[in-house]
Amino acid sequence: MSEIPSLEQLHALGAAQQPTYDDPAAVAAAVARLRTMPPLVFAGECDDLKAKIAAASRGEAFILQGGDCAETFVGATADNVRNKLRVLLQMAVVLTYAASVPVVKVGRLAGQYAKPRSSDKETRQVDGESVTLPAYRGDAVNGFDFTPESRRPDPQRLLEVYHASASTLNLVRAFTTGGYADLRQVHTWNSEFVRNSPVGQHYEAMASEIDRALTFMQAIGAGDPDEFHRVDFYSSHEALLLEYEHAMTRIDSRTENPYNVSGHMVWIGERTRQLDGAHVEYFSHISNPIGCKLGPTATADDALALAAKLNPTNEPGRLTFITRFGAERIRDGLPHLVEKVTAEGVDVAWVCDAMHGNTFETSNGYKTRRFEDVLDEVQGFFDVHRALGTIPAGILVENTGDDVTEIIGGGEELDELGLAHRYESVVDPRLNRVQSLELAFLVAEMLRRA
Ligand SMILES: O=C[C@H](O)[C@H](O)COP(=O)(O)O
Ligand SMILES: C=C(OP(=O)(O)O)C(=O)O
Repeated sequence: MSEIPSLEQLHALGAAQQPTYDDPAAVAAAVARLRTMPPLVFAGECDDLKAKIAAASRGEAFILQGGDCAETFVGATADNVRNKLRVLLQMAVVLTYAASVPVVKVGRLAGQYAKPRSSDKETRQVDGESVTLPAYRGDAVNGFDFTPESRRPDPQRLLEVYHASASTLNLVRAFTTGGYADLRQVHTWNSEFVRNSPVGQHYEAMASEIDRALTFMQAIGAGDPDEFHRVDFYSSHEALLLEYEHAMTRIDSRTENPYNVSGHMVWIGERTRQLDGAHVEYFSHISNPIGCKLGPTATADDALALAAKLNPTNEPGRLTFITRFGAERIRDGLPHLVEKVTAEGVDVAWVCDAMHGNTFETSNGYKTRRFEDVLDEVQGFFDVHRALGTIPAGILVENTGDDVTEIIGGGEELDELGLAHRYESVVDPRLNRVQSLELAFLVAEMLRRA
């Protein structure tokens, strides 16, 4: 890795989706403060994740990346973090047990505070008048409330991102190593889960089988390995705001290489993957495992050029292509991409983001997705890889541990009117707890067949 370019050099390349701050001195002060903060993750942990992603790209593991579309500062509470972690652990257990494959658990969490938007402005009718303000770009940038004060990009928020991420990660580390993630807890995670939900009962039956298997292993003296009592859980976010990400980049004392120490894995979004743009340049200099979104407009040549720039040494586990075509387009669009990238010998993990190509707005004004489309895109992803003899390495979902009503369909048969009941996402809709588990059981089935 060569020396990391300065922030000025990166901005000179043209950085999409950045806030327009009105106080450069305050931005400089926030960046300077961030540069003095301790790392949130260690480079060695990032390398461990890279090795696990490499295993997934060989079909020896499966990546489950999930969490909020956009974290919020008020949402960084113990209950929220526990609920998010719990649903991901439950999904991981379902995938591991039903498909007999190790699951690499990566949260969209502890840093997922900045959002790219389709439009820089938002217009609403306020007291009969049309009011236009800067779009909400995530708590890292501005507030969700529709007032001029709240929507003003505030660089102080970058420091809040650091602190909210630190406390979230601290709690996640406590939960995952301190007993909460013990396999003996599989029932407890389900305890207050809707008992009359078929997926809750399905999970309960599986949890009992796991319990029996653990008891059997103990009875025959097959040991009680550490892996039964703790889990490896990694953080990830879209590294969108150059000021924050650059300030959180440090030289690893072991290797002298730069790492982004604000999350284990960071990804480049669909709107910022320009080959000659600031984000791709920045990412080409850090040593973390990285993701790059590829939407329906991405060509095979785009993918090859990105891989050459982002992973010139073809290091296994370094680069994950996260495809987000949408259910309607995946079966037509993905094969050519995978075929050409594979034919060129490019080492990449293919992950299916089954969310971002399936968003639409309902007649009553809610941004939503259909559970059936999400499922269909994952099925299409598995079908394409099976046909090509390549490896489906994982899925990315936007989900929450709470019983929100943001995505229509699924076993609960949530309809458009039902969305109003508990719609809490500040940007894109998330699978609720029941839908997340349903998806896990269905994907486990696909994985088992694959
Ligand atoms: O999460 C992804 C994007 O930030 C989001 O889909 C953009 O939403 P918008 O089209 O409402 O701006
Ligand atoms: C913004 C996101 O996705 P995309 O870049 O694929 O639109 C996201 O995953 O939060």
